[in-house]
Amino acid sequence: MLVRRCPWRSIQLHQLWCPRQIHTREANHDKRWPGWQVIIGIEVHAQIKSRRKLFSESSTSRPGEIPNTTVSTFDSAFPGTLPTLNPKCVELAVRTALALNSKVHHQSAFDRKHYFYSDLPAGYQITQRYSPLASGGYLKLSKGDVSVGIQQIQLEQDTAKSTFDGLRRTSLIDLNRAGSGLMEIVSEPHMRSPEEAADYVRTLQAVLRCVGSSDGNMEQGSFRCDVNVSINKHGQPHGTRCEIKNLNSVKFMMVAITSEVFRHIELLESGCSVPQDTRGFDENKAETFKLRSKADSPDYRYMPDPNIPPLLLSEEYIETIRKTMPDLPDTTRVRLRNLGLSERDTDVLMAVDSGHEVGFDGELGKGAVTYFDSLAQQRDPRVVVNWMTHELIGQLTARKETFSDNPVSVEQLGELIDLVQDGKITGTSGKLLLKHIIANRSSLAPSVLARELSLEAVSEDDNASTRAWCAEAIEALPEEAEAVRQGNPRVLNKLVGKVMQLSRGRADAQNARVVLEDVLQR
Ligand SMILES: Nc1ncnc2c1ncn2[C@@H]1O[C@H](COP(=O)(O)OP(=O)(O)OP(=O)(O)O)[C@@H](O)[C@H]1O
Ligand SMILES: [Mg+2]
Ligand SMILES: [Mg+2]
Repeated sequence: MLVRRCPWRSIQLHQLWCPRQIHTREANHDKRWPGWQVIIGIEVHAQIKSRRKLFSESSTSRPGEIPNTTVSTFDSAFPGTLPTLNPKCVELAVRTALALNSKVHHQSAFDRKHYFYSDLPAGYQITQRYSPLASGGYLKLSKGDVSVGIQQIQLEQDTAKSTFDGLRRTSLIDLNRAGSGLMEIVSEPHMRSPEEAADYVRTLQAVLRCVGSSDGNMEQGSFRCDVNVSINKHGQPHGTRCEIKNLNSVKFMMVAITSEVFRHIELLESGCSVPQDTRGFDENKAETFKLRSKADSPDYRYMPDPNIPPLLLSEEYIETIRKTMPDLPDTTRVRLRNLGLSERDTDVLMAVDSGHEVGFDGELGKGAVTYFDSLAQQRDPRVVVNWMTHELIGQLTARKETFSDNPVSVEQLGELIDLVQDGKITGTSGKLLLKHIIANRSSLAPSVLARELSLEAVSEDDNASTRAWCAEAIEALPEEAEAVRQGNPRVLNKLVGKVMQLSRGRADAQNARVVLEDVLQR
């Protein structure tokens, strides 16, 4: 299959490769629009998480960076400057392609796409529309048995940012983003509902984060979606697509698709046809609006970039990257379930993992799953996940912190779990200790801290302390003590709680219960 034939290229640059027929679902009938089939294809522009830009030595900028401070002469289109391709961007795009089961081409090439806008200093964007880095492939969605085909994955430059200052009636240009590396990931029109489109975006985000190629953050603009929507009657050919540009959240994307479907239905049912538009989305009105029609679409005057040679990737290079690929979310999920983790715990761990900050240039291994794996190597996985999801993540969430902020090292939590498991501190003391480490950003070993904070458990044979706390508890709660004496055992829990409070968690609850029963039933 020739991916795209470019008018100016006489030779066929793509390998002949036919993806298997992926989309084999039965036509599904959606109650929201009976009789109609909805077709959705998504173009994703994902910022490549590299320290440097695509064709220059300049650093990529971070959110909040002072405008126009991370700009090379090349990225500001200074005459006479030349591009040098950043190999890290290539590597991360290849990782992405392999994760999406795409065919990475041994030869790809760069084109210039011309248009004039203030955020494009050179007057053209360097892209790979006609001879992309990879083509074909698929992404298996998390729900149902659906795979969405991938058309192609291409490298391209990001633009600068322009903002309009209404008060001064001036446009402000920030070139920090100009020339950063993007991957355009173009899907086949295989999605059939707003929910499937959302699933595709979320699954793709998780895959990009997992292989370390992008933050995949829609709100911050490192993952931008153009969504193509068309409708047709079941069994009829596909309708005319409209493209909705620059959607910046999954929720808004679903609303935009839904409103677009109803707009098409209204047009077709009133006997009109759907014109092929490029549209924007008004979040307040929850509807799309026309930006331009197909007829007005610019002639991009594509031409090969004369300053960049074809990108040649050997089979060995591709294989080397394949060997360093991490497990993808699908595989990880199965592995975690096989370790005996519940579906809920697996979901929590993976959600937290996919939300962690991606390192630059493909640095891997800082997420919740890697953290869990290091701990579970020598411990019961279910005990570890319990401490991670209920205590560590729970306490971080209560402090409005994310897993990326986690100050507790693997060694610290490991020792803490061992101390509790070995009965050296009680579970309650363990939780207190964890709270202390998080709040004070302490790097001390839990055993040292337990001593410093007098949290070491009172051993079973050190019954004197427990007996003293029990006596104190009975004195503090005379009515409850009397109730137990009268044969109401349920009230005993309250007394045990009091002992735990008085001992600041150091007493062993089981031991305290035995002592209390003994004292009260005498
Ligand atoms: N009938 C259709 N209904 C919905 N989506 C469609 C339909 N036909 C094609 N698509 C989708 O439209 C998208 C086309 O993207 P592509 O990048 O190839 O071209 P483009 O939108 O014309 O160009 P540009 O990159 O300049 O926006 C693909 O995701 C494809 O799956
Ligand atoms: Mg496109
Ligand atoms: Mg498009």
